[in-house]
Amino acid sequence: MSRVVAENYSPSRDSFTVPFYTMDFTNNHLQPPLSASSASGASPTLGQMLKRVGDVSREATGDGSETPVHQVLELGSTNLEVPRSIPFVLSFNKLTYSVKVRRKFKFQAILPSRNIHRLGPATDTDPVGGESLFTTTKTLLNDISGEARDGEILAVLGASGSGKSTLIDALANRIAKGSLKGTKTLNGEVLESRMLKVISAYVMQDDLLFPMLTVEETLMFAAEFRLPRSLSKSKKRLRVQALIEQLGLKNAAKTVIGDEGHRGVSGGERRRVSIGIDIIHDPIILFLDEPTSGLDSTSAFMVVKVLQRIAQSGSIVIMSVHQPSYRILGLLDRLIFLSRGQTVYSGSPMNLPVYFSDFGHPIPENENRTEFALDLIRELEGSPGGTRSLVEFNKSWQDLKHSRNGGSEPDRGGLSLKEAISASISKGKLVSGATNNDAISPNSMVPTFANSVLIEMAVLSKRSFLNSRRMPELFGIRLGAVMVTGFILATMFWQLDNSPKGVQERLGFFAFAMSTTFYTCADALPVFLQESCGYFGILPAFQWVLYQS
Ligand SMILES: Nc1ncnc2c1ncn2[C@@H]1O[C@H](COP(=O)(O)OP(=O)(O)OP(=O)(O)O)[C@@H](O)[C@H]1O
Repeated sequence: MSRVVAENYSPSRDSFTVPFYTMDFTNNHLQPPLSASSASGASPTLGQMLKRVGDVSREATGDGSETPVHQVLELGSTNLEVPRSIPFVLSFNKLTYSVKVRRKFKFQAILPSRNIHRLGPATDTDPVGGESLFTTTKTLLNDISGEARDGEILAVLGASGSGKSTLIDALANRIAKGSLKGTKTLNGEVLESRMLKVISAYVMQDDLLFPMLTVEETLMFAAEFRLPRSLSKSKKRLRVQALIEQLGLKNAAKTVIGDEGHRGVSGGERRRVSIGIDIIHDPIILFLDEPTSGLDSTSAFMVVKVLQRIAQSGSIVIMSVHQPSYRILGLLDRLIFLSRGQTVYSGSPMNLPVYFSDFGHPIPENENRTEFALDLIRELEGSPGGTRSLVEFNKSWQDLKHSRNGGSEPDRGGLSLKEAISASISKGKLVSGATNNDAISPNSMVPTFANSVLIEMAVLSKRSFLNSRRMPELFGIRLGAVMVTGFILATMFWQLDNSPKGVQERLGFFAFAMSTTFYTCADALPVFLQESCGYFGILPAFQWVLYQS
């Protein structure tokens, strides 16, 4: 373990222990190139900074290998001051997302007295700008603004259909380009989709895991898939161990994931493994769509506790949640309540009582605040005026809050976005970005993929075969299906002559059909390729060419 002693800095303030990777940020390493670029007046690109981080990391180890593990380092006197926590502020302003939906048509009586009917739109509204007689515009998100910071969890709440997932998707850039209006910035700089892709991760609602792999194996495959090849296996293993610790999965590390037919980890542990797969590279921003859905309250609490830990390691965590328990509410830092795509509350959980009290609906003592809020929102939604009054009240409340704060910008420690990301990488974030210099395209600002497609396919195939090997019954069923399919495909152009050439060709086709189809069972190719290669593409073409010759 190396310790770089620095001048002018007290260890208590400026030294930090990081969970996985760390590097030295002293004059000797990072400062000269940065000052050189600042001297020339041009700020370095993120790609350059990432590369420098990688270079310095290798220097630090002295053996050309990647970043040292578990070092305690102290910061030297440098122009680029790195605060203990690197501040990241994700702001979104006036996000609006609309989709065109088909109008419903039904027979309407236009002259009931004479019983004359015509086919017309189910609603009486006339088409407005951009709409046609057949389509109407549905606004899924309407003017949503907010802020999320590193170290904190921002939770999006609301009834089913209120737009929670849509907002998470909008923030995570998972909505078709051009259809989302409004701005998203990270540390005041517009967040480009390429950049967001690299620094963020998205955890879906469903857990798609291989049932016969253990927790440790699952995470190890994720490490092999998402972390660069240049990172040694032992360091990947260390990363997995650190993650298992962080996810609270130590006791379940050697347990298989399991499914209906095989006993495995609990639902909560399963969800934490899913999260682990997506955060293996330690992203700066983590999006989660209902990570607690389907879990009992204790498991849900443990999942959110893990998310709090992830946030505290310097990430921004943004998640949707249906109805958090009192204990979970205590772990959340910011809330956005949605109703039909509009914000009806935005602020800290602590302010909920005073907010609803000012609105004229004080929360009774000993009542779950979120339950009360959601019930009230539901009630208002059913009333003639809807939630308009609450939406308006929220707007004036936000304005008041803003004017009280003097509209001050958050303190970002004087770091630009690139500097903040670079410094964050040096503290162990974005493992793949920090260590895979090959992945940094000189023309781009951000790295692309950690590994080549071939490596990715090799890892996926290995994982699939390991899983199949442990499920012999499933393997047998698949093999039987493959043999039948292979036989049918191979005899598509059956010739009745039994010449040696004919038999040889048929055997060849049979083998080819089997191997191709079997490969489709390996789940190593995207579904489209599996189908087209296995059944509709290569095989008939190959057969046709051979029979023509
Ligand atoms: N592409 C689309 N076209 C039309 N309507 C859509 C589309 N996508 C979503 N919606 C509608 O937008 C609304 C919000 O959907 P969303 O999935 O964000 O809700 P939610 O709050 O996450 O609900 P849940 O808690 O049930 O997951 C729903 O009424 C949904 O039917």
